[in-house]
Amino acid sequence: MSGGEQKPERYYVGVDVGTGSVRAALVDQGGVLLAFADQPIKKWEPQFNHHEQSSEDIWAACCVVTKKVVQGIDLNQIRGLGFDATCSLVVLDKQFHPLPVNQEGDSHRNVIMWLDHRAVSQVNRINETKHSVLQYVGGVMSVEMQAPKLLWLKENLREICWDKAGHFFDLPDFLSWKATGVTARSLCSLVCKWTYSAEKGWDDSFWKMIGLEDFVADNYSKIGNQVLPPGASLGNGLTPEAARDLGLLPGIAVAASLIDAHAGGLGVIGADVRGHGLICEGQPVTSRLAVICGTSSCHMGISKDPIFVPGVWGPYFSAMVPGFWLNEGGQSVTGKLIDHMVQGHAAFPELQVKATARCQSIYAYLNSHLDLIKKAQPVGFLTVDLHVWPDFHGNRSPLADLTLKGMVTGLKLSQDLDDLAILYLATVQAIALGTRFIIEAMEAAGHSISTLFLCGGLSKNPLFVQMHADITGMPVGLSQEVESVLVGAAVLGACASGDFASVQWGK
Ligand SMILES: Nc1ncnc2c1ncn2[C@@H]1O[C@H](COP(=O)(O)OP(=O)(O)O)[C@@H](O)[C@H]1O
Ligand SMILES: O=C(CO)[C@H](O)[C@H](O)COP(=O)(O)O
Repeated sequence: MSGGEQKPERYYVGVDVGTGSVRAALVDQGGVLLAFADQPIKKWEPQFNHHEQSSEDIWAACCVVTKKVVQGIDLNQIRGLGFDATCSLVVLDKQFHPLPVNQEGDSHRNVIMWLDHRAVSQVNRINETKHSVLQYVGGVMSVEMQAPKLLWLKENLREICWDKAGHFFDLPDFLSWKATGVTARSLCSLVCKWTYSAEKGWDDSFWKMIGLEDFVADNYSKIGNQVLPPGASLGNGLTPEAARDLGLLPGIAVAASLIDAHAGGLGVIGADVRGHGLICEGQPVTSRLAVICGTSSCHMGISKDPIFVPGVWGPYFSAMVPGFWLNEGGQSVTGKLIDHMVQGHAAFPELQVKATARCQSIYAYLNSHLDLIKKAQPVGFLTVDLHVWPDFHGNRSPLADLTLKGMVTGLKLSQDLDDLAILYLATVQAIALGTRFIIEAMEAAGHSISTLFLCGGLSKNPLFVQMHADITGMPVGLSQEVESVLVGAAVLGACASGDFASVQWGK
């Protein structure tokens, strides 16, 4: 840095834990991403619909990526650290050691992943109670939320897990605890996935009614009785042990975390759109819908007053943008569905060979192949006879029906690369139609949406983005910074450091 009067640059680290990988970024005070690293994480599927991970493996991956992004930086200039993650359930005993979430008793696998659907019977019973907390999750609780998973553990792993458990964390809260030793939970996780109310706290009658009265009896110490807004500074910051693990200095500010979709939403929904001719320019931020699309997709819309949308979660107050109500629609698998359709096709090995030969990703290759075979017609004409119903992992929104299955109509005997490319296109179109279906439900309930903002892994796929624009009839904004979710995580660190007064950048 030149010039004696200039203040040294301040940096923030954001860590984002998705279903498939962990990413970290170094971000400067202007919100510009300066370094990025990613690392895959392990996944186990011991039975159909049982998906597990290891909190130790996830933490080790967080350490690898954080060390990479701060390489060559004066660590004294790093002011804050923020985490976001998918809402997997982490189980630890009273001494904070991992406990098994599986019949095999493998305590290394102590995380029930977000997309796990083991707790079907439990969620059906929870929904039959018609308890008033269900109003705030679109009327129907999802099998992916925490209450059914906790009940499953109590009913199925009483001795090896439930009776020994001391702490049940949402993954974002596990990460902030691991960094600081503070067990306070983020309001974002508890409100959106655990039935906590920002105004009224826990509802004893709900937990008693569903058979988890244990939490009431010990004043919710296992699931969180200290709750902080996202971005709040935790304890004394990074502990010496965590600092060593992450390659940072002890004591730097660590923020109460956010769910991944909410970090992405925060990263894009307030984008400065001046000069791009977008319809939302000069309009209230409530006319924007942030769509965070990775392994699954989340549709985040905000409003000044609470809006109840059947089959769409929320309204949640201040869970993403302070002072606004949030509704969250979602599709249970999207990126994973595209991967599943493409990788399961007979022509997949041929696709891999051809894409590698051209040094392209399989999706870049498929997109250019579709361009080739569509000839002079719009690409959509390729699928007039082939249709996909995308609910292979149930329908999260707006039907809120986990029993739904996927369908493909119009299959032929051919199994060549053209056939694979067209099936891929039909899958992308089906997902985009699912987004339209969610938007229609939100608008019918009172939202007024004019523009979509996409982020997450799938937003790097131009076909996916184009199909969303064509099928919804709305312009799609992409942030200049591709890794918007990570910017959202770094914003938390910036807020916790005290350099910014709010998670709304610039304030
Ligand atoms: N460059 C790309 N082109 C097309 N698809 C991509 C690209 N990058 C990631 N994806 C897709 O995005 C999905 C993963 O997104 P990501 O945001 O990394 O997920 P998660 O947060 O769940 O780990 C995968 O299904 C992958 O195929
Ligand atoms: O509940 C969520 C957001 O509210 C999940 O964390 C999100 O849907 C998972 O994202 P991904 O599967 O892409 O990692």
